Amino acid sequence: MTGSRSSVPAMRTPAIETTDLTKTFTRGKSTVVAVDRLTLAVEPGELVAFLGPNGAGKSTTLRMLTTLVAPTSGTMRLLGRDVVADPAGARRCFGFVGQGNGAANIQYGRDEVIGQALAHGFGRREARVRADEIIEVLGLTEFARRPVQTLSGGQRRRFDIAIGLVNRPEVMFLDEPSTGLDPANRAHLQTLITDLHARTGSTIVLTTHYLEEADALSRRILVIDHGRLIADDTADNLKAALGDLVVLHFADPASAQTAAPVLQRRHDRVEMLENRVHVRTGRGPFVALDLVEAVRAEGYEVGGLEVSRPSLDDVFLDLTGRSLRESAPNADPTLDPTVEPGTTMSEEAVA
Ligand SMILES: Nc1ncnc2c1ncn2[C@@H]1O[C@H](COP(=O)(O)OP(=O)(O)OP(=O)(O)O)[C@@H](O)[C@H]1O
Repeated sequence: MTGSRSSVPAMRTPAIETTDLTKTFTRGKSTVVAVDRLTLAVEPGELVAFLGPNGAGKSTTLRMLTTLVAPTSGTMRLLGRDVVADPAGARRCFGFVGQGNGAANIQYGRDEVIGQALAHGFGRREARVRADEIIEVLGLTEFARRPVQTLSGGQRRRFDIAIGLVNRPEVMFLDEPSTGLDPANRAHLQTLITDLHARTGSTIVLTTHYLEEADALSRRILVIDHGRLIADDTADNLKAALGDLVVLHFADPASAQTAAPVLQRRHDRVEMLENRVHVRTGRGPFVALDLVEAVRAEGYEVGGLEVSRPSLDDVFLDLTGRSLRESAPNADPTLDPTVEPGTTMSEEAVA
């Protein structure tokens, strides 16, 4: 045999890599663990969503990755650069669109975007080219010569994104890009983000607590709760792992109770609720018919049958015991009435 090609595949440097990344905020004697030993890798070109309720630690993770907050412990790398040891190098790799509204004043939208490009160090001509390009990608050309304060919330949010991404970063961080938008604007923004990803091939990480958004946008979802990564997969795989829900209705709870063992002999995940028996299983629509036949063969009458595919909320409920929809408003420990208002917690950016 000739040639010197190695059979070992070339290793790609991940776009984002964290190991045991942790952030705690302290206030007097109390401590909030905002991010808890987060270990993850995002490959170049991936579009990933961090999904979790309010206070889960999504923004803090992004703020560490973008050098705004120093980690308490753990390591993180952007395109191979150590974010703590080389923050200036890391900053050259990414664009960040935070939750706050950057574009909100009397300047024209285009001028704001050009101003940001100049701040990145590009010359005037290059700044204008880049500004016009991202303005076009985000469907803002017709609004570019209007004062930002005269634009709608959705248009302003798109200008925020243009400002954050005018440096054509390899890695884009979007912190809750569609929060505060109405459903139509949210859907529009999702389409624009998908287009942006297809056109640039950049790595995009966004945070959201909208289940539908995570489902629609990302190939991969990292579910975060209480600062911890509790699941990491595609939406389809997360749902498939949970399985469909088959519900058999019986005349009364006693009938359900006596029929349940027939189902338990066939499936592990069987639960009784009043006059219904719930079965979690793959291939729900097919299995449902077998289950009805099996129950009938043993002399029980089935009064009704429902089959539903799992949602991401069902996945979250299964993982945490709470619904993401219901847990969102109360999940933030700083909303705890025992925490005094106006108390500052320690926070320190990377130098
Ligand atoms: N500067 C800070 N000082 C003290 N506590 C903080 C600070 N920033 C975040 N926290 C706390 O850390 C936890 C995680 O907050 P974080 O903002 O990262 O959550 P999140 O998942 O982004 O929530 P949301 O969806 O509401 O933005 C929360 O309990 C929050 O109150």
